[in-house]
Amino acid sequence: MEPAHQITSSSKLLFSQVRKIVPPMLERFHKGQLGRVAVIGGCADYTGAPYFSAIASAKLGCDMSHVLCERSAAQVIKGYSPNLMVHPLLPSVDTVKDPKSIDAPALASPIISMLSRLHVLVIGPGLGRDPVTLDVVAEVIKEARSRSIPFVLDADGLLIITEKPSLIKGYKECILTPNVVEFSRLAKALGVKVSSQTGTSKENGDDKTSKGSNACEQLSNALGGVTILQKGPKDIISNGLTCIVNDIQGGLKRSGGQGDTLTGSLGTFLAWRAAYHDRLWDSQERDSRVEARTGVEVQAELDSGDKRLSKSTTLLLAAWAGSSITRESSRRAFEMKGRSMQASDLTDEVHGSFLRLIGEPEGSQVHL
Ligand SMILES: NC(=O)C1=CN([C@@H]2O[C@H](COP(=O)(O)OP(=O)(O)OC[C@H]3O[C@@H](n4cnc5c(N)ncnc54)[C@H](O)[C@@H]3O)[C@@H](O)[C@H]2O)[C@@H](O)CC1
Ligand SMILES: Nc1ncnc2c1ncn2[C@@H]1O[C@H](COP(=O)(O)OP(=O)(O)OP(=O)(O)O)[C@@H](O)[C@H]1O
Ligand SMILES: [Mg+2]
Repeated sequence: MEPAHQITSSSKLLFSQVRKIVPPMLERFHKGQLGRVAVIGGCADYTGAPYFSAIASAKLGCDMSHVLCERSAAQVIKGYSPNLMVHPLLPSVDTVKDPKSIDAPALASPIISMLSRLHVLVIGPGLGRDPVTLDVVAEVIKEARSRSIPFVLDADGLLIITEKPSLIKGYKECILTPNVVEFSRLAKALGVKVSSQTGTSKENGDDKTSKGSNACEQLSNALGGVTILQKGPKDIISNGLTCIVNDIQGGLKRSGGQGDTLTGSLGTFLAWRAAYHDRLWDSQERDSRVEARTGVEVQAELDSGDKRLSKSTTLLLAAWAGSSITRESSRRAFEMKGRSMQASDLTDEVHGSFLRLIGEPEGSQVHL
């Protein structure tokens, strides 16, 4: 099979394009306009993952970061940070009368009633595998899709897709962020032959990356062009038609929770992307007459500079930006903490990474 188009722009050019979708900081904006993101996850076993995700979205610059979690996790997550809004809305086997016969749409309704106030969902960090919880979250995914709300799917959220791929097949407003193991599970479920980035030890790095890109492209196509960000030594991003490989240096510590900084960052970039397409501010770009769809058209938009960007281009840029912020945060945290580095150390580096890689957009009234 002919390999898909690969974006050839330099990192510098990609960051300058990302800066276009970052809203400037202006006195006229009110609370919420720079992002309302909700992380759906958190259960008795895992309270760190949704916290790391939501706090990354807040530290990157989102105005309002929510966590929608299972009852037993809520007080714990609230205790980590007063900045997050934590809602104990996810039911589980322990909190419903008859777990074998549930009305999933009715149980999902308290979450669904919040959707009109949210820009983006991050579904999966620390969600766990409770069957009642997962059925209810599947309802939320259906509803979010029907309203064209962008979402990120990670961790246990990916398990829902492994079992019911039709929930997202062909939906262009979502990003899946599998690690190596989650990628293999998804590929198996969709009948895609896996050739993960880890490959055989004899293969050189370029061969592994090329096989990884190919597998990512195939998985994306099997899901009808959904954007996949496959995490690993290099992050591979594909929408089936074009691919970007991110090899920005990360840290050497593989502590748990770094994927959560990624999903929260993606949440904020997707919220900013929505603000860009809603023309929240005047970007002073020329309107583009056609939406870029193919890899070559996306590449042309990235290279052109002064035209408004299409949704397929900005989705790839948001994925690239989230991946870059996470890898740079990990590099900086590792430089300071070495092998004692923890997920919380990445949290502290998110803003510095943003300033170093992307920087404040033109017109921002920021005087720091
Ligand atoms: N502090 C927390 O609360 C954390 C909670 N987490 C949550 O924990 C739950 C389970 O997540 P897991 O990632 O453990 O998923 P799984 O339970 O599916 O386990 C994946 C396994 O694969 C292994 N693995 C990961 N990357 C690998 C690689 N590149 N090569 C070979 N093996 C690899 C891991 O060591 C792990 O044992 C999720 O809900 C997740 O969000 C994690 O995000 C970590 C942090
Ligand atoms: N071998 C590697 N070299 C450099 N960076 C890596 C490597 N593996 C993963 N990363 C980076 O670490 C981040 C998290 O990826 P990872 O594979 O650890 O996800 P995860 O297992 O889902 O994490 P979590 O523990 O949060 O669930 C990603 O941004 C990825 O780019
Ligand atoms: Mg993970």
